[in-house]
Amino acid sequence: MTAIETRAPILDEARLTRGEAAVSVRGLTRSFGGPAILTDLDLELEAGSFTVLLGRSGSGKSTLLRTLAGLDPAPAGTVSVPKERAVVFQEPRLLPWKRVWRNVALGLRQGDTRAQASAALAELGLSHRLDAWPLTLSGGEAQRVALARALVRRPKLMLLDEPFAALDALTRMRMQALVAQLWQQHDLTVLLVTHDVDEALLLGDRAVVLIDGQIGADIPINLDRPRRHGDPDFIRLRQQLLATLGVDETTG
Ligand SMILES: Nc1ncnc2c1ncn2[C@@H]1O[C@H](COP(=O)(O)OP(=O)(O)OP(=O)(O)O)[C@@H](O)[C@H]1O
Repeated sequence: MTAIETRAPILDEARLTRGEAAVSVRGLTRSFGGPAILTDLDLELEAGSFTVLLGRSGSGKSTLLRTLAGLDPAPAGTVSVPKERAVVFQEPRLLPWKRVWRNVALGLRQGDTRAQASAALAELGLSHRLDAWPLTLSGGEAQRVALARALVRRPKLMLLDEPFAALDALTRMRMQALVAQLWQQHDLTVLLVTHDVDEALLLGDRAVVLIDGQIGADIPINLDRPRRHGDPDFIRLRQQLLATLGVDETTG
């Protein structure tokens, strides 16, 4: 196979059920002129799962996520993803000349788009900001608007590229809880790119680590929810993940 097929065969026809593959990547290779960033990579994500994607800076996490989003077609491999997918980036990427609800409603075609945007914003605790201008929002509020804009499309697959990285610690914790809640309530399949091992262990049920262009480690996170930092199993997995990433805790 030389050309990428971003296709959604069986996946679009029926509601995904747990256990089915929501995402299937086979033989994905991507380079930007130089050596390949992703090399013959295979990955499946189970419907309803929450996978965290880790790896050193430059290992290709965003490249993989952008490929799944359909934003960066790769020259080799096949990628099956549901058509109903949404992406949230580190920056909220709101249009400053449109009010909050219009940003959320972007791309909606049918029905009462203000009502749909309003319902999504209410879920994110932002009913009072419906008519606000993006520039008047705090960083956390803006990122919640970005989440509402993703949610309003009723995605099956939610792709999150370090969505909390620019937020302060307290806001980040609130956002993590919010995303965990959305994942459970909407039966989403989530792929979250993060540098933060604690965030990975708080949210994911599987950690996938990119090393040398491939899945270098695939670690199940079998911890009860809600997760606790002090839990011995949490600490053990933390050490395992850090070691996989080549981080020596004693030197930071
Ligand atoms: N559009 C592009 N053009 C050229 N090179 C690119 C492009 N996008 C990514 N790269 C290169 O591909 C490699 C992987 O980038 P990518 O952003 O996927 O890594 P990452 O693991 O997400 O990194 P980080 O953790 O620092 O965000 C990097 O060396 C980057 O410079």
